[in-house]
Amino acid sequence: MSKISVMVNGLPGNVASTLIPHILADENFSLIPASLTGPDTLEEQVSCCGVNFSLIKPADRDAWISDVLLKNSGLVAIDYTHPSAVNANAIFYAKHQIPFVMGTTGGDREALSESILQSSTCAVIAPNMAKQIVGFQAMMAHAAENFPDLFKGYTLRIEESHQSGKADTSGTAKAMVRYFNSLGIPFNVDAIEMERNPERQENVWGIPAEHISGHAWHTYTLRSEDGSVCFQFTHNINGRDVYARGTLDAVSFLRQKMIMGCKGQVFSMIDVLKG
Ligand SMILES: NC(=O)C1=CN([C@@H]2O[C@H](COP(=O)(O)OP(=O)(O)OC[C@H]3O[C@@H](n4cnc5c(N)ncnc54)[C@H](OP(=O)(O)O)[C@@H]3O)[C@@H](O)[C@H]2O)C=CC1
Ligand SMILES: O=C(O)C1=N[C@H](C(=O)O)C[C@H](O)C1
Repeated sequence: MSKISVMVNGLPGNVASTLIPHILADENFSLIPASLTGPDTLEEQVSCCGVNFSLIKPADRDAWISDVLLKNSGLVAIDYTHPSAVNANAIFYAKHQIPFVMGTTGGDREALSESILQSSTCAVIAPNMAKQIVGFQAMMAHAAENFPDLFKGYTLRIEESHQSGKADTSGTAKAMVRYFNSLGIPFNVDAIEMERNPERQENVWGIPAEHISGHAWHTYTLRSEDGSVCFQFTHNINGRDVYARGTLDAVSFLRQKMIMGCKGQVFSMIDVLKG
């Protein structure tokens, strides 16, 4: 099968940069040496793993993309940009019929799905591409569907810690809230406790110093009314490499769906894992 052309958007950001060596090392993909970037990015180019990437600002991208699409049929976009860019980027991909993997969190998630449903393209949208976490989400989805109100009367505490530059509350934690709600616990995403203080992350949480600038630690604690029962679910990720494999699986999944003629469909990472 021919290689899948991939465009990684969000360079020179952290996750986009982490993905580059994984894509270059995988013979199933060919990488476009350009990336959609933010309006305030000063550089016009960035070098990553020996490749020079042109950085394309929002104002220039409509004029730029037609030539890319002519030369790269079957192009799939990967988006790890900024919560403020999610909806405009989705509209851009939909307008140019580019299937995309949306790893970026935040924005208006309903409008995000809507922009695909009304388009001729498809997307995989998920706040977490780490396949083992997606598997855990699938277990939670199963419990939520089959055992409604299993934890009725329990209290829930959700704590998450990420690097201080993270712009929003964890999208993964927000997605988990829905499952806990179905399991009988009224909980609002506003009650998620965020840690962004590097000093506390190292000294109170015990996050290794080398990962203070890139980590995702989550703990969900459930306690029964009388305090006699406690459940705790924890997933702690250091660095960002774990997101690469899931992202590339999502790209391959999406390419297959497009070859099969799918249009206007939104897939989750649980779909990718099952596929
Ligand atoms: N789904 C998943 O598994 C995961 C999701 N994420 C999510 O991915 C996103 C990116 O995270 P991270 O790499 O750490 O963030 P960074 O802030 O390091 O990088 C974001 C990059 O996007 C650029 N950008 C800003 N606006 C636009 C735009 N309109 N179009 C294109 N690029 C733009 C920024 O440029 P500038 O700095 O100039 O503004 C920056 O280079 C976050 O939402 C995060 O939560 C992270 C890890 C895993
Ligand atoms: O910004 C991050 O780093 C991460 N963002 C995602 C989220 O908001 O849940 C996934 C993971 O937690 C890392």
